[in-house]
Amino acid sequence: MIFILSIFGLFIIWYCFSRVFKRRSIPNGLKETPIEYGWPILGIIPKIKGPMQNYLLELSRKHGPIFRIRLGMRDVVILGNYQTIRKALVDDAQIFSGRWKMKLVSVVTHDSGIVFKDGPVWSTQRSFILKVLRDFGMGKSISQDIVQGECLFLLNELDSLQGEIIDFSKIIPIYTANIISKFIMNKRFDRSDPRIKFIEYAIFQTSKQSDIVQRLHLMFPIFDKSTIISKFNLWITSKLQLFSKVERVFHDEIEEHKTNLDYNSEGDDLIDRFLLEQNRLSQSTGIVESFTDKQLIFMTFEMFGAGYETTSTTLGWSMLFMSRYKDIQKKVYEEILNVIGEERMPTMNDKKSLNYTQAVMDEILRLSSVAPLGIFHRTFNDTSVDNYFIPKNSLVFANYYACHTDPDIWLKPVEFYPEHFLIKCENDELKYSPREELIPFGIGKRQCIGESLARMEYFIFFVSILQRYQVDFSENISDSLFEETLRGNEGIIRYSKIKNFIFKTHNY
Ligand code: HEM
Repeated sequence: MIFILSIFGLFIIWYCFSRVFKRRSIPNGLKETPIEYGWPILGIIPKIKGPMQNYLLELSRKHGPIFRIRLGMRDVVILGNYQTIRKALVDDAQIFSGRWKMKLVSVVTHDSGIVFKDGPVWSTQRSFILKVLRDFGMGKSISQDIVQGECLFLLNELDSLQGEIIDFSKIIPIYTANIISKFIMNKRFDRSDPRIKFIEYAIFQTSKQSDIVQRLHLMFPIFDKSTIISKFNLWITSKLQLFSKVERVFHDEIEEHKTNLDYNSEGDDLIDRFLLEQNRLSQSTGIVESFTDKQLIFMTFEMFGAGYETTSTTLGWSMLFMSRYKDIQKKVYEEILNVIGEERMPTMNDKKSLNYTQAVMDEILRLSSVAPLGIFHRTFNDTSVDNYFIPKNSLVFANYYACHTDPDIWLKPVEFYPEHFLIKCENDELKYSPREELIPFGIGKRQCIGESLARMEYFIFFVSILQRYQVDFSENISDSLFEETLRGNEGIIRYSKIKNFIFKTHNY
Protein backbone atom coordinates (compact mmCIF):
# COMPACT_ATOMS: atom_id res chain seq x y z
CA MET A 1 0.00 0.00 0.00
CA ILE A 2 2.80 2.43 1.01
CA PHE A 3 4.62 1.52 -2.19
CA ILE A 4 1.55 2.34 -4.33
CA LEU A 5 0.98 5.61 -2.47
CA SER A 6 4.65 6.60 -2.94
CA ILE A 7 4.48 5.90 -6.68
CA PHE A 8 1.26 7.90 -6.90
CA GLY A 9 2.84 10.76 -4.89
CA LEU A 10 5.93 10.80 -7.12
CA PHE A 11 3.71 10.82 -10.19
CA ILE A 12 1.80 13.84 -8.85
CA ILE A 13 5.05 15.71 -8.05
CA TRP A 14 6.50 14.92 -11.49
CA TYR A 15 3.27 16.00 -13.15
CA CYS A 16 3.12 19.28 -11.21
CA PHE A 17 6.74 20.16 -12.00
CA SER A 18 6.38 19.26 -15.65
CA ARG A 19 3.39 21.62 -15.87
CA VAL A 20 4.98 24.48 -13.96
CA PHE A 21 8.24 24.42 -15.90
CA LYS A 22 6.77 23.52 -19.28
CA ARG A 23 8.43 25.77 -21.90
CA ARG A 24 6.51 27.27 -24.72
CA SER A 25 7.97 28.29 -28.01
CA ILE A 26 6.64 31.62 -29.27
CA PRO A 27 6.55 32.14 -33.05
CA ASN A 28 8.72 34.95 -34.44
CA GLY A 29 7.28 38.44 -34.19
CA LEU A 30 4.87 37.50 -31.41
CA LYS A 31 5.12 38.19 -27.70
CA GLU A 32 4.32 35.99 -24.73
CA THR A 33 1.12 37.04 -22.97
CA PRO A 34 1.83 38.34 -19.45
CA ILE A 35 0.92 35.82 -16.79
CA GLU A 36 -0.18 35.93 -13.17
CA TYR A 37 1.34 32.80 -11.68
CA GLY A 38 0.23 32.93 -8.09
CA TRP A 39 1.29 30.06 -5.86
CA PRO A 40 2.98 26.85 -6.94
CA ILE A 41 0.41 24.18 -7.84
CA LEU A 42 -2.57 26.27 -6.67
CA GLY A 43 -1.83 29.21 -8.96
CA ILE A 44 -4.06 32.20 -8.28
CA ILE A 45 -6.71 30.22 -6.38
CA PRO A 46 -5.66 31.46 -2.91
CA LYS A 47 -5.64 35.05 -4.18
CA ILE A 48 -9.22 35.08 -5.42
CA LYS A 49 -11.28 36.88 -2.82
CA GLY A 50 -14.85 37.37 -3.99
CA PRO A 51 -16.15 37.09 -7.53
CA MET A 52 -13.67 35.87 -10.16
CA GLN A 53 -14.57 38.59 -12.69
CA ASN A 54 -13.73 41.34 -10.15
CA TYR A 55 -10.34 39.81 -9.44
CA LEU A 56 -9.64 39.48 -13.17
CA LEU A 57 -10.56 43.13 -13.59
CA GLU A 58 -7.93 44.03 -10.97
CA LEU A 59 -5.38 41.91 -12.82
CA SER A 60 -6.07 43.62 -16.12
CA ARG A 61 -5.04 46.89 -14.48
CA LYS A 62 -1.70 45.25 -13.71
CA HIS A 63 -1.11 43.21 -16.90
CA GLY A 64 -3.13 45.03 -19.56
CA PRO A 65 -6.23 43.91 -21.48
CA ILE A 66 -4.91 40.50 -22.47
CA PHE A 67 -3.08 38.20 -20.09
CA ARG A 68 -3.01 34.70 -18.68
CA ILE A 69 -3.69 33.38 -15.23
CA ARG A 70 -2.56 30.13 -13.77
CA LEU A 71 -5.76 28.71 -12.32
CA GLY A 72 -4.61 25.74 -10.31
CA MET A 73 -2.42 24.08 -12.91
CA ARG A 74 -4.34 25.29 -15.91
CA ASP A 75 -3.36 28.37 -17.90
CA VAL A 76 -6.32 30.52 -18.89
CA VAL A 77 -6.24 33.38 -21.39
CA ILE A 78 -8.23 36.42 -20.24
CA LEU A 79 -9.73 38.87 -22.69
CA GLY A 80 -10.02 41.87 -20.40
CA ASN A 81 -11.64 44.68 -22.39
CA TYR A 82 -14.00 45.36 -25.30
CA GLN A 83 -11.26 45.60 -27.97
CA THR A 84 -9.59 42.29 -27.11
CA ILE A 85 -12.96 40.53 -26.78
CA ARG A 86 -14.00 41.84 -30.20
CA LYS A 87 -10.65 41.05 -31.86
CA ALA A 88 -10.78 37.49 -30.58
CA LEU A 89 -14.46 36.50 -30.69
CA VAL A 90 -15.49 38.41 -33.82
CA ASP A 91 -12.41 39.14 -35.98
CA ASP A 92 -10.83 35.75 -35.24
CA ALA A 93 -14.12 33.91 -34.66
CA GLN A 94 -13.12 30.71 -36.51
CA ILE A 95 -10.30 30.12 -34.05
CA PHE A 96 -12.00 31.29 -30.84
CA SER A 97 -15.41 29.63 -31.26
CA GLY A 98 -14.39 26.36 -29.63
CA ARG A 99 -15.74 25.37 -26.23
CA TRP A 100 -13.71 24.04 -23.36
CA LYS A 101 -14.49 20.35 -23.27
CA MET A 102 -15.02 19.07 -19.75
CA LYS A 103 -14.81 15.32 -19.63
CA LEU A 104 -17.29 15.23 -16.76
CA VAL A 105 -19.92 17.12 -18.75
CA SER A 106 -19.36 14.90 -21.80
CA VAL A 107 -19.82 11.77 -19.72
CA VAL A 108 -23.14 12.77 -18.17
CA THR A 109 -24.59 14.30 -21.36
CA HIS A 110 -23.36 11.46 -23.62
CA ASP A 111 -21.39 14.14 -25.47
CA SER A 112 -24.64 15.72 -26.69
CA GLY A 113 -26.21 19.19 -26.46
CA ILE A 114 -25.05 22.50 -27.89
CA VAL A 115 -23.72 24.81 -25.17
CA PHE A 116 -20.54 22.80 -24.48
CA LYS A 117 -20.04 21.37 -27.96
CA ASP A 118 -18.11 22.70 -30.91
CA GLY A 119 -17.18 21.58 -34.42
CA PRO A 120 -19.61 20.35 -37.11
CA VAL A 121 -22.24 18.93 -34.69
CA TRP A 122 -22.47 22.26 -32.87
CA SER A 123 -22.69 24.32 -36.06
CA THR A 124 -25.39 22.05 -37.59
CA GLN A 125 -27.43 22.07 -34.39
CA ARG A 126 -26.99 25.82 -33.78
CA SER A 127 -28.13 26.67 -37.34
CA PHE A 128 -31.05 24.29 -36.93
CA ILE A 129 -32.22 25.87 -33.64
CA LEU A 130 -31.83 29.40 -34.99
CA LYS A 131 -33.87 28.53 -38.08
CA VAL A 132 -36.65 26.92 -36.03
CA LEU A 133 -36.78 29.84 -33.60
CA ARG A 134 -36.93 32.27 -36.55
CA ASP A 135 -39.70 30.22 -38.21
CA PHE A 136 -41.67 30.27 -34.97
CA GLY A 137 -41.39 34.04 -34.94
CA MET A 138 -38.70 34.60 -32.33
CA GLY A 139 -38.43 38.36 -31.97
CA LYS A 140 -41.64 38.78 -34.03
CA SER A 141 -45.36 38.91 -33.35
CA ILE A 142 -45.88 35.19 -32.69
CA SER A 143 -43.42 35.17 -29.84
CA GLN A 144 -44.80 38.49 -28.66
CA ASP A 145 -48.20 36.83 -28.10
CA ILE A 146 -46.52 34.11 -26.04
CA VAL A 147 -44.50 36.60 -23.99
CA GLN A 148 -47.49 38.87 -23.40
CA GLY A 149 -49.55 35.84 -22.35
CA GLU A 150 -47.01 34.82 -19.70
CA CYS A 151 -46.64 38.43 -18.60
CA LEU A 152 -50.40 38.60 -17.96
CA PHE A 153 -50.15 35.55 -15.71
CA LEU A 154 -47.38 37.31 -13.79
CA LEU A 155 -49.40 40.53 -13.45
CA ASN A 156 -52.37 38.53 -12.13
CA GLU A 157 -50.13 36.95 -9.54
CA LEU A 158 -48.68 40.33 -8.54
CA ASP A 159 -52.24 41.71 -8.30
CA SER A 160 -53.13 38.99 -5.84
CA LEU A 161 -50.02 39.74 -3.76
CA GLN A 162 -50.28 43.51 -3.84
CA GLY A 163 -48.78 45.21 -0.80
CA GLU A 164 -47.23 41.99 0.46
CA ILE A 165 -43.52 41.26 0.70
CA ILE A 166 -42.63 39.18 -2.35
CA ASP A 167 -39.49 37.17 -2.98
CA PHE A 168 -39.31 38.09 -6.67
CA SER A 169 -36.69 35.41 -7.40
CA LYS A 170 -39.30 32.76 -6.48
CA ILE A 171 -42.14 34.34 -8.44
CA ILE A 172 -40.59 35.15 -11.79
CA PRO A 173 -38.75 31.98 -13.03
CA ILE A 174 -41.89 29.97 -13.85
CA TYR A 175 -42.96 32.62 -16.38
CA THR A 176 -39.61 32.81 -18.19
CA ALA A 177 -39.37 29.00 -18.09
CA ASN A 178 -42.85 28.73 -19.61
CA ILE A 179 -41.88 30.98 -22.53
CA ILE A 180 -39.00 28.66 -23.42
CA SER A 181 -41.18 25.64 -22.79
CA LYS A 182 -43.74 26.96 -25.25
CA PHE A 183 -41.07 27.06 -27.98
CA ILE A 184 -39.57 23.74 -27.09
CA MET A 185 -42.59 21.58 -26.30
CA ASN A 186 -45.63 23.79 -26.82
CA LYS A 187 -46.60 23.47 -23.13
CA ARG A 188 -46.95 25.61 -20.10
CA PHE A 189 -46.53 24.38 -16.54
CA ASP A 190 -47.99 25.31 -13.17
CA ARG A 191 -45.38 26.22 -10.61
CA SER A 192 -46.30 23.10 -8.64
CA ASP A 193 -45.86 20.74 -11.59
CA PRO A 194 -43.25 18.13 -10.54
CA ARG A 195 -41.70 18.10 -14.04
CA ILE A 196 -40.81 21.81 -14.07
CA LYS A 197 -39.75 21.58 -10.41
CA PHE A 198 -37.39 18.78 -11.37
CA ILE A 199 -36.01 20.66 -14.41
CA GLU A 200 -35.30 23.68 -12.19
CA TYR A 201 -33.65 21.46 -9.60
CA ALA A 202 -31.49 19.72 -12.22
CA ILE A 203 -30.40 23.05 -13.72
CA PHE A 204 -29.50 24.32 -10.26
CA GLN A 205 -27.52 21.16 -9.52
CA THR A 206 -25.57 21.38 -12.77
CA SER A 207 -24.77 25.06 -12.61
CA LYS A 208 -24.07 25.54 -8.93
CA GLN A 209 -20.57 26.80 -8.41
CA SER A 210 -19.96 25.13 -5.11
CA ASP A 211 -19.42 22.00 -7.14
CA ILE A 212 -15.89 21.33 -6.01
CA VAL A 213 -15.37 18.37 -8.34
CA GLN A 214 -16.13 20.37 -11.48
CA ARG A 215 -13.76 23.06 -10.29
CA LEU A 216 -10.99 20.57 -9.62
CA HIS A 217 -11.39 19.17 -13.11
CA LEU A 218 -11.22 22.65 -14.61
CA MET A 219 -8.19 23.70 -12.60
CA PHE A 220 -6.15 20.52 -12.56
CA PRO A 221 -5.75 18.81 -15.94
CA ILE A 222 -4.62 15.66 -14.16
CA PHE A 223 -8.27 14.97 -13.29
CA ASP A 224 -9.24 15.03 -16.94
CA LYS A 225 -6.42 12.66 -17.84
CA SER A 226 -6.96 10.16 -15.07
CA THR A 227 -9.68 7.71 -16.00
CA ILE A 228 -9.22 6.00 -12.63
CA ILE A 229 -10.18 9.14 -10.74
CA SER A 230 -13.08 9.80 -13.08
CA LYS A 231 -14.44 6.26 -13.07
CA PHE A 232 -14.71 5.87 -9.33
CA ASN A 233 -15.81 9.35 -8.71
CA LEU A 234 -18.90 9.69 -6.52
CA TRP A 235 -19.65 12.91 -8.32
CA ILE A 236 -19.98 11.03 -11.60
CA THR A 237 -22.35 8.55 -10.00
CA SER A 238 -24.59 11.23 -8.51
CA LYS A 239 -24.60 13.30 -11.71
CA LEU A 240 -25.28 10.20 -13.82
CA GLN A 241 -28.29 9.50 -11.61
CA LEU A 242 -29.49 13.07 -11.96
CA PHE A 243 -29.01 13.08 -15.72
CA SER A 244 -30.71 9.73 -16.21
CA LYS A 245 -33.75 11.33 -14.51
CA VAL A 246 -33.40 14.36 -16.83
CA GLU A 247 -33.31 11.91 -19.73
CA ARG A 248 -36.45 10.18 -18.50
CA VAL A 249 -38.42 13.44 -18.17
CA PHE A 250 -37.44 14.66 -21.65
CA HIS A 251 -37.66 11.16 -23.14
CA ASP A 252 -41.32 10.92 -22.05
CA GLU A 253 -41.99 14.30 -23.63
CA ILE A 254 -40.31 13.25 -26.86
CA GLU A 255 -42.25 9.97 -26.98
CA GLU A 256 -45.50 11.90 -26.52
CA HIS A 257 -44.48 14.18 -29.41
CA LYS A 258 -43.61 11.16 -31.57
CA THR A 259 -47.06 9.69 -30.95
CA ASN A 260 -48.93 12.89 -31.77
CA LEU A 261 -46.78 14.24 -34.58
CA ASP A 262 -48.23 14.40 -38.07
CA TYR A 263 -45.13 13.74 -40.19
CA ASN A 264 -46.68 15.67 -43.09
CA SER A 265 -47.10 18.81 -40.99
CA GLU A 266 -44.62 21.58 -40.19
CA GLY A 267 -44.65 20.75 -36.48
CA ASP A 268 -45.70 22.94 -33.57
CA ASP A 269 -42.48 23.30 -31.59
CA LEU A 270 -38.74 22.63 -31.51
CA ILE A 271 -39.15 18.95 -30.59
CA ASP A 272 -41.54 18.40 -33.51
CA ARG A 273 -39.17 20.10 -35.92
CA PHE A 274 -36.25 18.02 -34.69
CA LEU A 275 -38.22 14.80 -35.12
CA LEU A 276 -39.25 15.84 -38.64
CA GLU A 277 -35.61 16.48 -39.55
CA GLN A 278 -34.58 13.19 -37.96
CA ASN A 279 -37.24 11.41 -40.02
CA ARG A 280 -36.24 13.22 -43.23
CA LEU A 281 -32.58 12.30 -42.80
CA SER A 282 -33.35 8.72 -41.93
CA GLN A 283 -35.66 8.32 -44.96
CA SER A 284 -33.29 9.97 -47.40
CA THR A 285 -29.89 8.70 -46.26
CA GLY A 286 -30.62 6.09 -43.61
CA ILE A 287 -28.40 8.04 -41.17
CA VAL A 288 -29.75 10.61 -38.71
CA GLU A 289 -26.31 12.24 -38.26
CA SER A 290 -26.37 14.48 -35.18
CA PHE A 291 -30.19 14.36 -35.00
CA THR A 292 -30.28 11.61 -32.38
CA ASP A 293 -32.77 11.30 -29.51
CA LYS A 294 -29.93 11.90 -27.01
CA GLN A 295 -29.01 15.12 -28.81
CA LEU A 296 -32.64 16.25 -28.64
CA ILE A 297 -32.87 15.47 -24.91
CA PHE A 298 -29.76 17.39 -23.87
CA MET A 299 -30.22 20.24 -26.32
CA THR A 300 -33.70 20.98 -24.98
CA PHE A 301 -32.49 20.68 -21.40
CA GLU A 302 -29.69 23.15 -22.14
CA MET A 303 -32.08 25.62 -23.75
CA PHE A 304 -34.01 25.67 -20.47
CA GLY A 305 -30.75 25.98 -18.54
CA ALA A 306 -29.34 28.82 -20.65
CA GLY A 307 -32.58 30.68 -21.04
CA TYR A 308 -34.84 30.90 -18.06
CA GLU A 309 -32.55 31.84 -15.19
CA THR A 310 -30.62 34.51 -17.12
CA THR A 311 -33.81 36.31 -18.07
CA SER A 312 -35.48 36.07 -14.67
CA THR A 313 -32.25 37.19 -12.96
CA THR A 314 -32.09 40.27 -15.23
CA LEU A 315 -35.65 41.14 -14.18
CA GLY A 316 -34.62 40.67 -10.54
CA TRP A 317 -31.81 43.22 -10.98
CA SER A 318 -34.31 45.56 -12.65
CA MET A 319 -36.51 45.57 -9.55
CA LEU A 320 -33.44 46.27 -7.42
CA PHE A 321 -32.33 49.30 -9.47
CA MET A 322 -35.85 50.69 -9.76
CA SER A 323 -36.38 50.42 -6.00
CA ARG A 324 -33.06 52.11 -5.32
CA TYR A 325 -33.51 54.95 -7.83
CA LYS A 326 -37.11 56.03 -7.33
CA ASP A 327 -36.70 59.23 -9.34
CA ILE A 328 -35.60 57.16 -12.33
CA GLN A 329 -38.48 54.73 -11.79
CA LYS A 330 -40.87 57.69 -11.81
CA LYS A 331 -39.41 59.04 -15.07
CA VAL A 332 -39.79 55.61 -16.68
CA TYR A 333 -43.41 55.43 -15.50
CA GLU A 334 -44.17 58.89 -16.87
CA GLU A 335 -42.72 57.98 -20.24
CA ILE A 336 -44.72 54.74 -20.34
CA LEU A 337 -47.86 56.66 -19.42
CA ASN A 338 -47.16 59.17 -22.19
CA VAL A 339 -46.48 56.64 -24.91
CA ILE A 340 -48.70 53.67 -24.00
CA GLY A 341 -51.11 54.89 -21.34
CA GLU A 342 -52.42 52.79 -18.46
CA GLU A 343 -54.69 50.29 -20.15
CA ARG A 344 -52.96 48.80 -23.17
CA MET A 345 -50.25 46.18 -22.88
CA PRO A 346 -46.84 47.21 -24.28
CA THR A 347 -45.79 45.82 -27.67
CA MET A 348 -42.40 45.79 -29.35
CA ASN A 349 -43.59 48.65 -31.59
CA ASP A 350 -43.60 50.91 -28.51
CA LYS A 351 -39.91 50.36 -27.96
CA LYS A 352 -38.64 53.03 -30.35
CA SER A 353 -40.79 55.69 -28.64
CA LEU A 354 -39.56 54.82 -25.15
CA ASN A 355 -36.16 56.48 -25.30
CA TYR A 356 -35.56 56.94 -21.59
CA THR A 357 -36.93 53.50 -20.70
CA GLN A 358 -34.61 51.83 -23.21
CA ALA A 359 -31.63 53.71 -21.79
CA VAL A 360 -32.59 52.58 -18.27
CA MET A 361 -32.98 48.98 -19.42
CA ASP A 362 -29.56 48.99 -21.10
CA GLU A 363 -28.01 50.48 -18.00
CA ILE A 364 -29.51 47.62 -15.99
CA LEU A 365 -28.00 45.10 -18.45
CA ARG A 366 -24.64 46.84 -18.14
CA LEU A 367 -24.42 46.99 -14.36
CA SER A 368 -25.98 43.60 -13.75
CA SER A 369 -23.75 41.76 -16.30
CA VAL A 370 -25.73 38.63 -15.56
CA ALA A 371 -23.28 36.31 -17.36
CA PRO A 372 -20.02 38.09 -16.39
CA LEU A 373 -17.60 35.65 -18.01
CA GLY A 374 -20.02 34.18 -20.55
CA ILE A 375 -19.34 30.53 -21.28
CA PHE A 376 -15.70 29.50 -21.59
CA HIS A 377 -14.16 29.43 -25.07
CA ARG A 378 -11.33 27.37 -26.56
CA THR A 379 -8.96 28.10 -29.43
CA PHE A 380 -8.92 25.63 -32.31
CA ASN A 381 -5.45 26.69 -33.47
CA ASP A 382 -2.42 28.80 -32.61
CA THR A 383 -3.28 32.46 -33.02
CA SER A 384 -2.57 35.92 -31.62
CA VAL A 385 -4.38 39.00 -30.31
CA ASP A 386 -2.50 42.32 -30.32
CA ASN A 387 0.64 40.36 -31.19
CA TYR A 388 0.33 38.23 -28.05
CA PHE A 389 0.69 34.55 -28.83
CA ILE A 390 -2.23 32.29 -27.92
CA PRO A 391 -1.61 28.61 -28.45
CA LYS A 392 -4.02 26.04 -29.84
CA ASN A 393 -6.41 24.55 -27.25
CA SER A 394 -6.18 27.51 -24.88
CA LEU A 395 -8.99 27.94 -22.38
CA VAL A 396 -10.30 31.50 -22.84
CA PHE A 397 -12.48 33.67 -20.57
CA ALA A 398 -14.04 36.84 -22.02
CA ASN A 399 -14.53 39.24 -19.12
CA TYR A 400 -17.81 40.91 -20.17
CA TYR A 401 -18.09 42.41 -16.69
CA ALA A 402 -14.74 44.23 -17.17
CA CYS A 403 -15.94 45.55 -20.51
CA HIS A 404 -19.14 46.82 -18.88
CA THR A 405 -17.28 48.67 -16.11
CA ASP A 406 -14.36 49.99 -18.15
CA PRO A 407 -13.63 53.66 -17.27
CA ASP A 408 -12.25 54.19 -20.79
CA ILE A 409 -15.73 53.49 -22.17
CA TRP A 410 -18.26 54.54 -19.53
CA LEU A 411 -18.38 58.02 -18.02
CA LYS A 412 -19.56 56.67 -14.67
CA PRO A 413 -18.48 53.03 -14.80
CA VAL A 414 -19.87 51.83 -11.48
CA GLU A 415 -22.80 54.21 -11.07
CA PHE A 416 -26.33 53.76 -12.35
CA TYR A 417 -26.36 56.37 -15.09
CA PRO A 418 -28.90 55.83 -17.92
CA GLU A 419 -27.39 58.85 -19.71
CA HIS A 420 -24.69 56.43 -20.93
CA PHE A 421 -27.29 55.48 -23.54
CA LEU A 422 -28.80 58.88 -24.31
CA ILE A 423 -27.68 61.59 -26.73
CA LYS A 424 -28.97 65.12 -27.10
CA CYS A 425 -30.67 65.86 -30.43
CA GLU A 426 -30.75 69.25 -32.15
CA ASN A 427 -34.09 70.06 -30.49
CA ASP A 428 -32.48 69.33 -27.11
CA GLU A 429 -34.53 66.15 -26.68
CA LEU A 430 -32.75 63.11 -25.32
CA LYS A 431 -32.72 60.17 -27.70
CA TYR A 432 -31.83 56.54 -26.94
CA SER A 433 -28.48 55.59 -28.45
CA PRO A 434 -27.34 51.95 -28.18
CA ARG A 435 -23.65 51.31 -27.45
CA GLU A 436 -21.74 48.54 -29.19
CA GLU A 437 -19.66 48.03 -26.04
CA LEU A 438 -22.71 46.68 -24.21
CA ILE A 439 -22.45 42.94 -24.88
CA PRO A 440 -24.38 41.03 -22.19
CA PHE A 441 -25.25 38.30 -24.73
CA GLY A 442 -21.68 37.87 -25.91
CA ILE A 443 -20.49 38.50 -29.46
CA GLY A 444 -19.28 36.44 -32.37
CA LYS A 445 -20.13 32.93 -33.44
CA ARG A 446 -21.12 31.82 -29.94
CA GLN A 447 -23.34 34.82 -29.25
CA CYS A 448 -26.47 33.90 -27.30
CA ILE A 449 -29.03 32.01 -29.41
CA GLY A 450 -31.94 33.38 -27.42
CA GLU A 451 -30.95 37.06 -27.51
CA SER A 452 -33.94 38.44 -29.42
CA LEU A 453 -36.38 36.37 -27.36
CA ALA A 454 -34.68 37.44 -24.13
CA ARG A 455 -34.75 41.11 -25.19
CA MET A 456 -38.46 40.83 -25.96
CA GLU A 457 -39.23 39.18 -22.60
CA TYR A 458 -37.17 41.78 -20.80
CA PHE A 459 -38.93 44.67 -22.54
CA ILE A 460 -42.52 43.40 -22.21
CA PHE A 461 -42.13 42.29 -18.58
CA PHE A 462 -40.19 45.36 -17.43
CA VAL A 463 -42.53 47.88 -19.05
CA SER A 464 -45.69 46.00 -17.99
CA ILE A 465 -44.58 45.80 -14.36
CA LEU A 466 -43.67 49.50 -14.14
CA GLN A 467 -46.81 50.50 -16.02
CA ARG A 468 -48.95 48.90 -13.34
CA TYR A 469 -46.92 49.09 -10.11
CA GLN A 470 -44.63 51.14 -7.99
CA VAL A 471 -41.92 48.80 -6.83
CA ASP A 472 -40.05 49.25 -3.58
CA PHE A 473 -37.73 47.38 -1.23
CA SER A 474 -39.49 45.49 1.53
CA GLU A 475 -37.15 47.00 4.12
CA ASN A 476 -34.55 49.70 4.47
CA ILE A 477 -31.50 48.81 2.37
CA SER A 478 -28.24 50.28 3.65
CA ASP A 479 -25.68 51.74 1.24
CA SER A 480 -23.20 49.06 2.24
CA LEU A 481 -25.65 46.21 1.50
CA PHE A 482 -26.48 47.79 -1.85
CA GLU A 483 -22.79 48.15 -2.73
CA GLU A 484 -22.06 44.60 -1.64
CA THR A 485 -24.90 43.40 -3.87
CA LEU A 486 -23.48 45.38 -6.79
CA ARG A 487 -20.06 43.76 -6.28
CA GLY A 488 -21.78 40.50 -7.12
CA ASN A 489 -21.22 36.87 -6.29
CA GLU A 490 -19.15 33.93 -7.37
CA GLY A 491 -20.60 31.78 -10.10
CA ILE A 492 -21.69 31.65 -13.71
CA ILE A 493 -24.60 34.01 -13.06
CA ARG A 494 -24.50 37.31 -11.18
CA TYR A 495 -27.70 37.64 -9.24
CA SER A 496 -29.04 40.30 -6.92
CA LYS A 497 -28.77 39.28 -3.26
CA ILE A 498 -31.69 41.59 -2.47
CA LYS A 499 -34.78 39.72 -3.58
CA ASN A 500 -37.71 40.97 -1.52
CA PHE A 501 -39.89 43.72 -2.94
CA ILE A 502 -43.33 45.23 -2.49
CA PHE A 503 -45.54 46.04 -5.48
CA LYS A 504 -48.22 48.72 -5.08
CA THR A 505 -50.42 50.49 -7.57
CA HIS A 506 -49.25 54.01 -8.49
CA ASN A 507 -49.90 56.99 -6.28
CA TYR A 508 -47.77 59.59 -8.06
C1 HEM B 1 -31.04 38.07 -20.32
C2 HEM B 1 -31.01 36.85 -20.81
C3 HEM B 1 -29.78 36.18 -21.38
C4 HEM B 1 -28.46 36.52 -21.27
C5 HEM B 1 -27.84 37.69 -20.51
C6 HEM B 1 -27.71 35.52 -22.02
C7 HEM B 1 -26.33 35.54 -22.17
C8 HEM B 1 -25.61 34.59 -22.86
C9 HEM B 1 -24.18 34.58 -22.98
C10 HEM B 1 -23.22 35.63 -22.41
C11 HEM B 1 -23.84 33.48 -23.70
C12 HEM B 1 -22.43 32.98 -24.02
C13 HEM B 1 -21.74 33.77 -25.09
C14 HEM B 1 -20.33 33.27 -25.28
O1 HEM B 1 -20.10 32.07 -25.36
O2 HEM B 1 -19.42 34.10 -25.34
C15 HEM B 1 -25.07 32.77 -24.04
C16 HEM B 1 -25.13 31.60 -24.77
C17 HEM B 1 -26.29 30.91 -25.00
N1 HEM B 1 -27.58 31.30 -24.69
FE1 HEM B 1 -28.10 33.00 -23.72
N2 HEM B 1 -28.58 34.60 -22.54
C18 HEM B 1 -29.87 34.97 -22.20
C19 HEM B 1 -31.04 34.34 -22.56
C20 HEM B 1 -31.13 33.18 -23.32
C21 HEM B 1 -32.37 32.55 -23.74
C22 HEM B 1 -33.77 33.08 -23.47
C23 HEM B 1 -32.01 31.40 -24.41
C24 HEM B 1 -32.90 30.35 -25.06
C25 HEM B 1 -33.97 30.59 -25.73
C26 HEM B 1 -30.56 31.32 -24.41
C27 HEM B 1 -29.84 30.31 -24.99
C28 HEM B 1 -28.45 30.31 -25.10
C29 HEM B 1 -27.69 29.22 -25.70
C30 HEM B 1 -28.27 27.91 -26.27
C31 HEM B 1 -26.36 29.60 -25.65
C32 HEM B 1 -25.16 28.81 -26.16
C33 HEM B 1 -24.88 29.20 -27.60
C34 HEM B 1 -23.69 28.48 -28.17
O3 HEM B 1 -22.86 27.98 -27.43
O4 HEM B 1 -23.57 28.43 -29.42
N3 HEM B 1 -30.07 32.42 -23.75
N4 HEM B 1 -26.14 33.48 -23.52
